[in-house]
Amino acid sequence: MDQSKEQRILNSVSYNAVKGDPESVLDCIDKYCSQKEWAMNVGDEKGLILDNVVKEADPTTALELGTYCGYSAIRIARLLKPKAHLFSIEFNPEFVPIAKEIIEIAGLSDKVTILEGHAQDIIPQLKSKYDVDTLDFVFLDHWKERYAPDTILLEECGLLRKGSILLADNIIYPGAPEFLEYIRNHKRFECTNYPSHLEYMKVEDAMEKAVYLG
Ligand SMILES: Nc1ncnc2c1ncn2CCCCCNC(=O)c1cc(-c2ccc(F)cc2)cc(O)c1O
Ligand SMILES: [Mg+2]
Repeated sequence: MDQSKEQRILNSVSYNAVKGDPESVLDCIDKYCSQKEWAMNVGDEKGLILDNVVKEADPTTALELGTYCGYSAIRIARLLKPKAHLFSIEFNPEFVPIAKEIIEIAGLSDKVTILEGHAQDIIPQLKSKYDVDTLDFVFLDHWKERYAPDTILLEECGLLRKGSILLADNIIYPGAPEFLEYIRNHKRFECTNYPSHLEYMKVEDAMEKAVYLG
């Protein structure tokens, strides 16, 4: 059976990246996806915005919605302090083993737990099953129409605390209009917009940061 694009990305990382070096894994994926096959990684330009917000949050516990091949999980995990941890939720069973392998090659398996399933099913289990208290940082990069309901779910499950930072990808393209409407009109969030471009393209995109005011 033909290999999937995601398997070809893993092959490229496995062949070209330096084992245990997250930067070389990121560079390899960015090179492959800008020169060979486009893929929906957050990419190098929006990745820098992600880096800066993760540094600002300096999270002990972080959550990512939408793992895909693990590119943004590596961007986040490589910046985490000792003992800090990233939970990443992915529902597509084909992507989970590929992301695990790519994160292993980056040497970050100890800092990342990939949870397979829909965000709306796993978020309510984070406290009881995964011993999470509250989340310091959340990266939203899954189905765009799930950004708003899953943000509401995070709040309802008591997973947000005063100062929790959310960062959402694809605010312009593919777009997350319901999320934008919700988060900007909700008084308990302080929002900042970061204009950028769609990964590996000249198409406009943006990220939105929302700080939970408690
Ligand atoms: N745990 C969970 N719960 C619910 N859904 C879950 C999930 N885990 C995964 N999914 C399902 C997410 C599917 C991928 C989401 N991301 C996207 O759909 C996405 C698409 C583009 C794009 C841009 C231009 C184009 F021409 C085409 C596509 C770019 C991006 O940066 C994107 O993040
Ligand atoms: Mg995205």
